[in-house]
Amino acid sequence: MNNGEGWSSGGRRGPRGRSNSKETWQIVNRPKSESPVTVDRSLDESSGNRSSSGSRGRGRCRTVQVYVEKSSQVSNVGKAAQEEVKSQEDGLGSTKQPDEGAAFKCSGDNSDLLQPSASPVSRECEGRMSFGLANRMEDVSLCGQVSMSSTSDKKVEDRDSAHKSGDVGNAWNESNTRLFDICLEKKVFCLKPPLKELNQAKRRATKGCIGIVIRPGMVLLKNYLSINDQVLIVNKCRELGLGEGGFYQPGYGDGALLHLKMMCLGRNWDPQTSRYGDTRPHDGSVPPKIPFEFNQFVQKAIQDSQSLVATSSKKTKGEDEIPCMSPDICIANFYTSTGRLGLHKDKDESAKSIQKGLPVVSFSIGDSAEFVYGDQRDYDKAEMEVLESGDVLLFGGKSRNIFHGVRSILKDTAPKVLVQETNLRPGRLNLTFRQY
Ligand SMILES: O=C(O)CCC(=O)C(=O)O
Ligand SMILES: [Fe+2]
Repeated sequence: MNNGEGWSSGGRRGPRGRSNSKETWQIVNRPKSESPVTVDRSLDESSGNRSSSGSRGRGRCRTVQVYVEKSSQVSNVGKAAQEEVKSQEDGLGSTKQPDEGAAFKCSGDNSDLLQPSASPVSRECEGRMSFGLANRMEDVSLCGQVSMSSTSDKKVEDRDSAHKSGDVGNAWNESNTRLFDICLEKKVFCLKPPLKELNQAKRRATKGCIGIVIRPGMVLLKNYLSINDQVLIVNKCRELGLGEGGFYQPGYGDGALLHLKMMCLGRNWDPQTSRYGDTRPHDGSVPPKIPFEFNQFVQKAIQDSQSLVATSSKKTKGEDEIPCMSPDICIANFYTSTGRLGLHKDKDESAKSIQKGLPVVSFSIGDSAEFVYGDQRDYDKAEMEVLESGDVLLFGGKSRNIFHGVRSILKDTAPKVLVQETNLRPGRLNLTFRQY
């Protein structure tokens, strides 16, 4: 997480409501893509099949404003490894410059390693931007893992990868209530990391944080959660997920299964009735409380999004587009590599909450996901963003009622160091925070 000292416009206008911010951000228009993103129609809930549209995360024709954060995330673990990565980055032609006063920091305190972007950037060149910070690396010495999932996990996996149809074998029943471990047991043996993995880690490390106003009320904070924060979130979710009210295989009222595992924090959301409640009907369990740290992350993300929006528009206050929100619900989803979620609206929160446009705040951790969204429940018209580990997406205000879903999980895209630290199983952990 950054420290949120404000976003600024790189000259257009100063940040709102923050006395110590400096104008170190760049606003650029996101370049338009010629070819619209189309979501394959074969991605219907009953087929379980998908073919790639070939257009990944670069969006339909639209202009959004992109802000590049000069600072980035830092790990607490493996300082020596950070040094190693830093020197590797330098070798790659890093444009590292002295810190000019951090406008915004992700987690950690290595602001001396941070630097602003030298020129406007486009999303297409994100991967090439160099911020001179080994932000996402905690340890580059990767280890090989022999993962062993338990027999019970395997059974759940099999059901999950089945079609969402009315098949008796795939219908939701009491046996779907078995708790699901989002992490794997493992045996670790050390290997020299393959060059490809080191390069992947380096690319992630040099990306920095980028804030994008996708549309009014919808903000994407790329690379926002540090590896440390991600490790904390995974560990907490694992612990809670194996206890009362933990991860289970949810199903709809018609018996069909969702293609994910779920755990609710704060309040239970019941897919059978589409209602929130204090207990989980199938086992009477009380949902665990939302960990304090999670709420802090959410508050920071909202503040930073509001600052971002305020600097991007002369007309709007950040709070008008992204209202403040105190989450009392968190829905944690775990998608295995075959997981997905059809286009839907989040509409079961209170009428007041929705009316006010209180944002849904979504954390992505682990493998990347193809996230689709639009104003209609129409895959052909939907736009798409690839959500990567550490990204935070907010949709509130005018975007509170968008249709959205997860088209696919992109295999083997989780940061290696995250997997190494947590044994997170292949797949993606997503947390969505809401206020009832
Ligand atoms: O996994 C995601 O990114 C979206 C999850 C979601 O839309 C939900 O839980 O309602
Ligand atoms: Fe949703």
